[in-house]
Amino acid sequence: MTNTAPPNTSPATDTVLETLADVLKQRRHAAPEDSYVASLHHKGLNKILEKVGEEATETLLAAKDADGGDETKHQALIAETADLWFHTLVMLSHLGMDHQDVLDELARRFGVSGHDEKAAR
Ligand SMILES: N=c1c2ncn([C@@H]3O[C@H](COP(=O)(O)OP(=O)(O)OP(=O)(O)O)[C@@H](O)[C@H]3O)c2ncn1[C@@H]1O[C@H](COP(=O)(O)O)[C@@H](O)[C@H]1O
Repeated sequence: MTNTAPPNTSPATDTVLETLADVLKQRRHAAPEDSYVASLHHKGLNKILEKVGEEATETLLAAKDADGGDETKHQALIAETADLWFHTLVMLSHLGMDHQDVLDELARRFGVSGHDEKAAR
């Protein structure tokens, strides 16, 4: 039987995305009342996109607040950014993709200046 529970201890930071992707995938088949991620999958893409939009706005506001702010404001920005990343990962998972697709794209872009890429369009 597959263990669908998330690990009891935090995974090492270099394996967080991979471990989280596995949990998000497993949650597609979990009961919505038992799991926040399952409840998002159950409510569907529009609800997930609504959460991504909300978290993006909260991240922008926290970034404005963190500009010139203290450690507390910086921690608040980190927390909002984590919420945003998390919900975009749920979005990708809902559509059958994951963080690796994004990492592959970022890796592909290495060494290509944003200005050069834009000029070549
Ligand atoms: N990383 C996260 C994570 N980050 C944020 N959140 C949740 O995201 C939600 C969104 O925050 P909000 O302040 O917008 O919450 P809200 O106002 O209650 O949400 P709405 O009513 O507006 O939908 C909160 O309920 C947070 O707990 C997360 N929920 C889960 N995870 C990971 O996903 C795993 C599986 O979670 P479950 O599916 O709940 O078991 C967990 O073990 C974690 O590793």
